[in-house]
Amino acid sequence: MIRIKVPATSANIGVGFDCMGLAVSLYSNVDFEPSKKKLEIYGCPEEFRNENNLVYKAFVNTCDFLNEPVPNVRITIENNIPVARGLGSSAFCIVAGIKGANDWFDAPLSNDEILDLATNMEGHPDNVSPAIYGKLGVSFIDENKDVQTVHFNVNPSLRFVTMIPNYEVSTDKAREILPTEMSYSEAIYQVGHAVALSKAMELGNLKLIRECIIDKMHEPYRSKLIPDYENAKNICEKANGTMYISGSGSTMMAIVDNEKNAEKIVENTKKDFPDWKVYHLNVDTKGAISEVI
Ligand SMILES: Nc1ncnc2c1ncn2[C@@H]1O[C@H](COP(=O)(O)OP(=O)(O)OP(=O)(O)O)[C@@H](O)[C@H]1O
Ligand SMILES: N[C@@H](CCO)C(=O)O
Repeated sequence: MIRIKVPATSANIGVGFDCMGLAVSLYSNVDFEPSKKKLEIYGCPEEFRNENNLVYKAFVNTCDFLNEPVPNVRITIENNIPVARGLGSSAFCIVAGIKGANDWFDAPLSNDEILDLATNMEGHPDNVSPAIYGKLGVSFIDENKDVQTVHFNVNPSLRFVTMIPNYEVSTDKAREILPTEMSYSEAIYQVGHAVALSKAMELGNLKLIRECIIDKMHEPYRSKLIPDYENAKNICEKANGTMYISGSGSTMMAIVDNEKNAEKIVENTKKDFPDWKVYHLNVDTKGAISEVI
């Protein structure tokens, strides 16, 4: 049996809209085994137990790309990444499906090829790059339509707390509400802040992170789609932390530089929002891992 373990990913990190993403220590697994039936899927909601399942679609796309016949397969999903909350559940499915098929045929694809295939399916590389490589990824699609990606280490002193509301924000809606143009001065602001943020995360300099992370491209518009945004921000700031909207939301990700303040955020969020899921996480440094069991 092939088991693929994939980390949750948090795109944008404030100022890195559609190009930055972070892998965090919350994991989902998918097992792939031979089956007597064309397709068996276990461990996910009924609505996903069919040929439109994103893990299976990525598996089939990869078999096609490799010019291999699609084998009969039993797929068992153990998903700990909440769906449509801005923590890369779709990137998890796509990366797991591609790596599952790649390992089935003795791993002819490199991680860079897996990244190209995954970006093609997801539409943007900001989640799939850290899902494959771990760490903080900065990515773009070049003129030849290939994905270029670089990775930054994140200082281990930094702690991350996911504040996951009990409501979704639709990615489509969160994109529709954005303006279509920005000025030169705003572009200069974003570039400077995003580059400095990558270094500040590497250094673990929370004071600089607080300055760099303040976004002007999407958060001012998207925060209005999250009714509890200001309350969550207050909880983070009281614990000396900062916060950004993870992916297109609704999850908000707090950053602090010690365990005590991370636990303070966990405690206060659970007290004010008992129905939310709150996890104290680190950065994942390995990305998706394959095991043959
Ligand atoms: N366990 C699962 N089995 C099958 N499909 C899944 C599963 N989990 C997620 N998906 C697919 O991923 C889609 C959610 O993707 P979407 O991009 O809306 O959210 P997300 O990836 O969680 O958030 P973001 O991209 O903002 O981080 C679901 O509609 C479904 O198609
Ligand atoms: N970068 C994407 C992530 C969500 O898929 C966005 O913010 O819309």
